[in-house]
Amino acid sequence: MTDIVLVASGDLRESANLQCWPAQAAMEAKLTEVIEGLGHSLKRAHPVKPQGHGFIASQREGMDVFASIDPDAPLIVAEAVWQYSHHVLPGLTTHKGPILTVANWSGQWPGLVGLLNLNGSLTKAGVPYASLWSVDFGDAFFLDGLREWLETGTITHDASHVRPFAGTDLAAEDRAIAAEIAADLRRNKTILGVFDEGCMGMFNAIIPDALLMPLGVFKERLSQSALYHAAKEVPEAEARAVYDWLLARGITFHLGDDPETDLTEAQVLDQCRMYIAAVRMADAFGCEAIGIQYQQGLKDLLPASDLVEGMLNNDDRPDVARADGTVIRQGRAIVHFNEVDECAGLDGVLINRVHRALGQPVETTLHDLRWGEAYGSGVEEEFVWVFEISGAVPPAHNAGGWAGSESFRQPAMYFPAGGGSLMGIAKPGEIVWSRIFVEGGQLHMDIGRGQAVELPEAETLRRSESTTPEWPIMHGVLTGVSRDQMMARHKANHIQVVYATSAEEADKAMYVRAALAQDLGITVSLCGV
Ligand SMILES: C[C@H](O)[C@@H](O)[C@@H](O)C(=O)CO
Repeated sequence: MTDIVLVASGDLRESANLQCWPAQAAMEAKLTEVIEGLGHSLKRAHPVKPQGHGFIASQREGMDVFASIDPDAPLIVAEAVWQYSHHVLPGLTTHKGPILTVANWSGQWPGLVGLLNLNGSLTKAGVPYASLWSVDFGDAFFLDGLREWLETGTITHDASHVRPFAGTDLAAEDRAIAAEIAADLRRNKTILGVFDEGCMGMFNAIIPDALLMPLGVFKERLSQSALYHAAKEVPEAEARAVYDWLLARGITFHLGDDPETDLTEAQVLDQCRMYIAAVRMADAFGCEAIGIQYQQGLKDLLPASDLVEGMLNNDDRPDVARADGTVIRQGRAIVHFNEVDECAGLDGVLINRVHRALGQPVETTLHDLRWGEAYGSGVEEEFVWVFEISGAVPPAHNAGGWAGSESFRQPAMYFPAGGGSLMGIAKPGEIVWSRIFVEGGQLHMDIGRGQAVELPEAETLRRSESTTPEWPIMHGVLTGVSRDQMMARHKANHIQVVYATSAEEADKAMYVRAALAQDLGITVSLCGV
């Protein structure tokens, strides 16, 4: 019999920890039952607190919990919710026993997203770990993996879908496009504007400056306080002009009267102010892309920045003028990397430049790998992911564009000051997906192909309601990558997606970006293609 220690990392927001605790408790009960059924024991290293949840809710608390854990014990980090990796990362960096990260395969809360963030953070930190996920912890995949972990301290997952990018799949003219962009970046250099580095404990999302410098990419460290001040300075008339533009494009705002629970016009106007301020700051500091941290710091001062982020990433967006009346980057998206995920920011810049050069749509976004299920039957069955970021996508991704987009109040447990999302159902089409990540002190890129598919309305609704209905959804099918291959390989909670106008154009855009990344010194892997 093996005595296994369990820890559970949670949100920093008490409201989320309280609301999500029942799902975590149910998962832990099931996991304990299964492990005991195999003749082992699973014991929590920290108690359920009197206020009604059993999550580690800060970095300091996590350090104290780990100080009391036998460093050689086998340890499971169990996650049914969105969690802040830095709560447990310090303890895990010095833990000597085998580490297993586990999540329940459920869309209810972003537990799978939390697991993937922790895995990406452990990978960047160079901490060995194994990982598993399961609907009910009784399936062969989970049990076989668990037995392997108990016997060897590791789990070998199938990575046969991954191959190094050899750089030979490109026509000379496409290689030249990549080379030209790489040379321009190195010569002229570019800036990622980072509004408060480090969002929600996402250690994996921070790229050390020294890794960016050889690419010609530098960070401008900006403050959300400055953004708050600049937003508050924007006169109501300017905010209203943006709001009117949005209404004229046909987006539906689901407004109500109670700011505690409803989206109000005042919240939307503040978001319009923030949009204007963000564009002006990007311009003033010469940032090619910006990322707003937003979940902590800003959430208590202003409505969520989601609507702003979706607008920024769209070529068709409201004009913003400088003091001299000239319009800033008119009709061109300003790449925004949600949650200041710098890996997504770097990728967003590469996407924007490659797709602009190829005459392909530039609108790009990250999504959470939130959940997914097989859809269809017999030979028609395929695994369809729920890609769902926590608030906004560029409206060009939504079926119906601006007119097919809706804005709902962000859930109160995460966003006390409200703010509208930029929600929609992703239009069907060919996509390139990718992820830049840090491993072994180096930059890596995984890149592959897929489709955003259309599902019947009832199935879309079921998926939306099984997750967070206020947030935008893409029904994602990944070419040549199974669910478990993706989960085992992916080193982040986020996946970057961009459309192309045909399968051929998407293939070409994928290869040009792979070549660009390789030219810049990033190790590129083709996944499933
Ligand atoms: C609102 C939540 O904290 C979400 O932001 C979270 O689940 C994520 O999106 C993580 O990428």
